[in-house]
Order: sequence, then C-alpha cells, then structure tokens
Amino acid sequence: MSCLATRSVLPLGRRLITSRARLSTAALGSLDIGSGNGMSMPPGFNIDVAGQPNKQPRIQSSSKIATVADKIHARDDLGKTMPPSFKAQVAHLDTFELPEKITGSASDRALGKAIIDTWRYEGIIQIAQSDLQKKLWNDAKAASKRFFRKPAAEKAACVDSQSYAGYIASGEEVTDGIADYSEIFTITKDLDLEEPRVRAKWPCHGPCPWPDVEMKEPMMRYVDNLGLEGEKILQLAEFGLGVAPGTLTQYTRDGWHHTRVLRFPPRNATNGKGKEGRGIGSHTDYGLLVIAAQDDVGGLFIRRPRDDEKFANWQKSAAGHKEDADGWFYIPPVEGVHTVILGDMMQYLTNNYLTATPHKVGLNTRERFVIAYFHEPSFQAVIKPINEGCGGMRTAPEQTEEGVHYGTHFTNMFMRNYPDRITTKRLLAENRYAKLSKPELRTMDVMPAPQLD
Ligand SMILES: O=C(O)CCC(=O)C(=O)O
Ligand SMILES: [Fe+2]
Repeated sequence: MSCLATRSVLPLGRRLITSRARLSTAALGSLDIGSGNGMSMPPGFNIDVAGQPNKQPRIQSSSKIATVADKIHARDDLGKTMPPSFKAQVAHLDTFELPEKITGSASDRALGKAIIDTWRYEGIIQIAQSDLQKKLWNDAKAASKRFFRKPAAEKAACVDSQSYAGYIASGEEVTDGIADYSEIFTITKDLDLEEPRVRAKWPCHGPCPWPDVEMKEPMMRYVDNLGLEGEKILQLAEFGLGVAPGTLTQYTRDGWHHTRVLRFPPRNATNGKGKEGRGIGSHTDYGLLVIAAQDDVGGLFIRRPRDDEKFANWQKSAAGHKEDADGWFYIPPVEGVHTVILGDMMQYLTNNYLTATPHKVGLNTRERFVIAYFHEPSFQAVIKPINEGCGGMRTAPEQTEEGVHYGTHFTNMFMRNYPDRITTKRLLAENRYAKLSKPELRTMDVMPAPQLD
C-alpha cells in the first residue's frame, strides 16, 4: 500500500482528540503538489520514501488520501518552524488524551494498543496536557527562563561532586565526541548527605544543587506530576503489549526519574565550542520514557523505527548515529501537548518490539526552552526481557540471563557525556564505579545499610 496519509480509527472517540496521523515533506525545497487527488504525490510525500519498510503496522487505521489543502497546510504551518538548513519530513501526530485513572477497561486496553502501535510506527506519541499540567509547565518554563538569565558564575556554582544534578554550560555536554550547545539544569533524585545511599557513596547519588526555591518548587511540582503521567503511560503500555499488569511498573518503584531543563541558544549566538547549527547530536535516551514539553520555537528531530536500523545503546553507544543521514522527521511544537519517546530499557525489555527513539536537536533562529522528564527504572533494577506478549518477540533466555543493570547503564552514559565534570572525577578517584557490581546495588528489595568504606 502506498498510503499517503493515514487516519486513525478512533477506538475511543474522546481519547484521541485529533485523528490525523499525516505526513508531509520538509519545508525545504520546492513542492510539486501533483494532480490534486494525492495519487501522483511527489516522492517526498510517500511515507515509504524515507526508507521506512512498509511492514510496520498501520495502527488501527484506514487510509485517507491527503488533499492538496492538507499538504499546503502542512508545509506552511507546522513545518515553518523547522530550524534552517536541516532536511527532514514533518511529522503530524495524533494527540492522545489520558483518562483520569487507569482501570483496565476496554477503552484503556484500546488506548494502550493505539499507543503501542503509534510508537512502533512513528517512534513518538503526543499526549494532551491537562489544564493543571498546562499551568505547571508554564510555571516551570518561567522558572527555567529566570534561571538561565542568571549571571554565568551563579549558574556555574550549581554543581555537586556526587550527583550529576545541576548546571551544564553550553558546550560542556559531549555527544559522540562533539560539544552540544544546549545549556542544561539536570534534576536527579535529591538526596541529602545523610541519606544511606549517599553515605555509602553509590555512584551518581547525592543532592540536587538548586539555585533557589524559585527554581526548585515549580520544577518539582511539574516533574512530580509527570511522574504520575509516566506511570499511567506504562500501565497503558502493558495493556498494549499484552503483558501482565506490573510487568513494566515493577521497575519504577523508587524509579531513577530525572529531568533535563534545557535552553538552546539561537544559532547565531553560540560560544564557538560546538558544531554550527547543532543543539544536541543524535542519541537515544536511557530508560523507559522521555516525556517532554517544548516552547513554540522548534528544534527536535526523530527517526522512526526501521528494520535496517537496530541499535543497542546499552552495549555500544548509539550516539552520533545517522546524524547527517536522510530519514529524519521534524517534530513541530504543538501547544498543549507532551511528546513521549522511548528509551533503551523499553527496547531491551520488549526484545526490540519497541525501539529506543533516535533523536537530535537543531538550533533555531530564536532561543528555545524545553523540559524533558525521564521516567526510569530504579537505579538498582536489573532489567530482563519480557517473555510474553510483545508481538511474540523473544530472545533466548541464555542470551539475556544477566540482564541490564540500569544504574550501570545510567552511570556509563553520564560519565561519557561529562568526562570533565567534577562528579566524574570524584567517581573515578573514589573507585565508586566498582560498587555497581555489588549485590545491594542490584536488588530492588532492600534499602541498604550504609557502608562507610
Ligand atoms: O530538545 C529536545 O526537544 C530534546 C532534548 C533531548 O533530547 C535531551 O535532553 O535528551
Ligand atoms: Fe534526548
């Protein structure tokens, strides 16, 4: 089927608040509109052109031929925010609305299935923000702007030698050996110095060096709320994968959730430490879900799942992957939504039925603000692939017996991204890395007594 655009069947009318899952070409280049009925659409409009094998499920959808008006609208409207000199198709995503509470009803199950199918096809879903979330996001965004406008020295003081929480200056983060221009405030689990895991010198465990309460309070209100949303999405995903309730959420008890509060400078106002136009290089994130809100500027690109692109970032870094290749999709800012992409552990758990979403960020003509919340397994979790549901995807148990220790994966990623940070230096100097193989860091049942060695 050379489907030119799809229209989701609304399994639950009220949950899918927009029904179109269309696709159009990039804002770049000239656009030949074709004959008007969509049947002679130029190659760029065919969703298979980006190399996407046409084997992916079509979501519960019926095909719909895009109209000329759709295409013009797509190019002129959503695509117009794409950063200059990037080449990509523009994704037009459905927006799902989450129920107040997940009960396992038929509509929850149908919604779960629609979410899984959309991830498998698009690599990303869009979720409507509740009215409360709109307020929390606006307050958090205002706090972010206030923070990033502080003098450089004040921001630079927000570091901690034990946790990776705090400030990361533009040009300090490294992806695939190249500096990113993003300026970041990272929030990890805020643990005081008396907390047993901090006293026991577990890698990455320590306080969050907040600049002030004006930053801390709105941020924590927002990310705590996103934590509830993350749990809901995982519960729905369990239905969609056809696995027992708790299969995913068992891992998020005391989850190592963290957040990146990001500012991207305009492309003409960088400090010369990175690659022109680059915000963050191509990468996948580490855990289960990345729930993000972006302002109206635009900069995010993703790759859809493809049979010819399988990576396992927990084994070998996927950073830099396909950075300059064709086949990227621009995710335009849409007011009132969160986007949700998948992390490495979701891929490992599902035996590649779901895949971690490769993404990158380009700098735009204006500065851009984003908050990305990472809904993660517990630091101690040892993840094992699921042996049920997941479209029948299986790996031989002997190949996966050891599982993946999430805390080790997280630590590896942060050490690689911040080789010169005080936290990395202290971790190495105190040989904390060796602790990652200790049994008490690999069980979710016990809160360890402090070992002050
Ligand atoms: O800027 C964005 O939209 C995404 C940021 C991102 O990929 C990250 O912080 O890991
Ligand atoms: Fe990311």
